[in-house]
Amino acid sequence: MITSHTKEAKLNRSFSHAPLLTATEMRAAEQAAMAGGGVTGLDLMERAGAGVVAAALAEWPDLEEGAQRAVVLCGPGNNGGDGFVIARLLHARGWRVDVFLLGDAERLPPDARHNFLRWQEIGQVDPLTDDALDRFAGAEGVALVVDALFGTGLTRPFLDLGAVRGRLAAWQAAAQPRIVAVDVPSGLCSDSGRYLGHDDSAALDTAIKADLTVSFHSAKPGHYLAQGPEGCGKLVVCDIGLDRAEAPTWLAQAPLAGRLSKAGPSHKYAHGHAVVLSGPPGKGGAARLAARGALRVGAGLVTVGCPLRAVAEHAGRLDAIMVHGLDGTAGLAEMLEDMRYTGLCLGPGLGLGPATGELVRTALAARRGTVLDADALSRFQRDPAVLFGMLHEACVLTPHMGEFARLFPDLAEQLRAEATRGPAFSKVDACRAAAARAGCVVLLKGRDTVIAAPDGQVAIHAAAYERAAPWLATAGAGDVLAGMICGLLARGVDPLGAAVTAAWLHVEAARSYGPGLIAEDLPEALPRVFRGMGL
Ligand SMILES: NC(=O)C1=CN([C@@H]2O[C@H](COP(=O)(O)OP(=O)(O)OC[C@H]3O[C@@H](n4cnc5c(N)ncnc54)[C@H](O)[C@@H]3O)[C@@H](O)[C@H]2O)[C@@H](O)CC1
Ligand SMILES: Nc1ncnc2c1ncn2[C@@H]1O[C@H](COP(=O)(O)OP(=O)(O)O)[C@@H](O)[C@H]1O
Ligand SMILES: [K+]
Repeated sequence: MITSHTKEAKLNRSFSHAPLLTATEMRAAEQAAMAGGGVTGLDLMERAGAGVVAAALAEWPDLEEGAQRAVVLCGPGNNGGDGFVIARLLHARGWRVDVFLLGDAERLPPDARHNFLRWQEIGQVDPLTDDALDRFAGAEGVALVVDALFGTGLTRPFLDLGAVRGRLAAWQAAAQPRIVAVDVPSGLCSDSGRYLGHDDSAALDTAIKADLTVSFHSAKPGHYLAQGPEGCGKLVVCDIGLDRAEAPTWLAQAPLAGRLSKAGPSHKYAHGHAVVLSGPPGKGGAARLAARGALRVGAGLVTVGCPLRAVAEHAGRLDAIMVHGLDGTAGLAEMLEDMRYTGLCLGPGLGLGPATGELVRTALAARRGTVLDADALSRFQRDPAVLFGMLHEACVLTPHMGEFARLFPDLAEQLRAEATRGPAFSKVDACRAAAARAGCVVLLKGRDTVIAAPDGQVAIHAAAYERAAPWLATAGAGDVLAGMICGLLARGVDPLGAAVTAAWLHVEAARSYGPGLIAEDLPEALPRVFRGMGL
């Protein structure tokens, strides 16, 4: 019996989400719409181009003033086709527009070629050569550069990117044109957020970095993963009239308040009892942080379970949180005979010794909603299969990248390897494979936190764009997150919902506190977050 699933069932499955489409899924959505007969590829390209122009003018209202000058860089595929539409629409507004093409006009796909020919009735198209770029680098009065070189069709490294980017950088310094990227900044893989052929750590030194990126129909995973947010600058998604997409990957958004409410006649046990296990004396801070997270997220009761010799330390530091001295695994097994304990958290500060492995075994045998973090994961580095054999579907693993590499070394290696082909292996691919292997929810931490369920559902929770929270990179923040997930599991939220909800609340708490945040502040910021949600 999985008790965490039986309580507060009303909380389950109530988070909102927006689908994120891979290049293949986007192509399928487009094909389906065209097969339905209601729309043609040319219609979609026209809407896409119009969407970019509208978004750029909305972003920079000063561009509405008088005739401006733009440079449009078009690539060899349909992304380039969007570029020709944009050039035509800007020209129609009275702008002076210079258009460059990378590649052979004869080989443009049909819709792009159609728009190339329409543009040729208006103005010329120069090949995108170094010379041509040099003529424009530093050109006075260019207000807007449109990057329509590559979109979702990028299949191999865009090696000339450095040259284009270098000139754009010089140009930006001289004339400060705004760069608007069509769909994605060229060179960025829309599935993974990685710049193909560029060292992940330094990609942005050599890649096109937009001020604004305008995508179509739905955002793509690469807008949120890895280098995506820096590359895109700001993200706007414009509707091009396709039916609402469904996809197995989605962007985590605000949880619905109802799932977190304590409204209605209830008592503390109706909200579950979370247990956080602690390591030896002097190592209990991480467990106390997790426990505080579990309590503030609304678990009815929270207990720190600790070695007998650590009871005095915890008792001196805790009030609302109870302390339970445990005599090893036997003590834990005896404690968990009481079915009122509905959520468990093991890992923060637990230690890497054999006792941790035994505690994990005992905890998992009790089949409660269980978060395994930090040492409870690293302990199984030598033989992850032993851990996978014990996990059950009410578990959530919360590794950071280092811990992930200990349990899933092959997947971490694939992620570390240079991305040379598009679509590139992504953090979503890695986390989805990990969840399938573990048979439970895996939350892979980072600014681009990815949460995967064994059935293939994946949520990306990105602390990026307007939700950036760089102050979360602070010691102990992960311990609080593990505790918050445990608290939600204890309350009866399903594992995927608990992980997604906690990830969102965690970043929201950091944002509401702001600069100077330390881990202790995170649980204390939750009441303000809840109040803001109308709870
Ligand atoms: N799928 C859709 O529903 C829509 C797509 N649209 C646009 O179409 C784009 C996708 O078009 P495509 O699939 O034609 O792909 P792209 O225009 O992104 O590029 C594909 C072309 O570039 C070549 N290529 C890939 N990597 C290269 C490299 N490193 N160096 C040189 N050549 C390279 C490919 O062989 C292919 O010819 C989207 O990003 C979007 O801008 C829009 O028109 C709106 C609708
Ligand atoms: N730049 C960042 N922006 C937003 N969140 C971040 C950033 N860096 C780290 N985080 C988050 O901070 C937490 C750090 O957790 P972890 O690495 O386990 O550290 P610790 O073990 O010290 O608690 C994770 O939830 C992670 O997603
Ligand atoms: K582009």
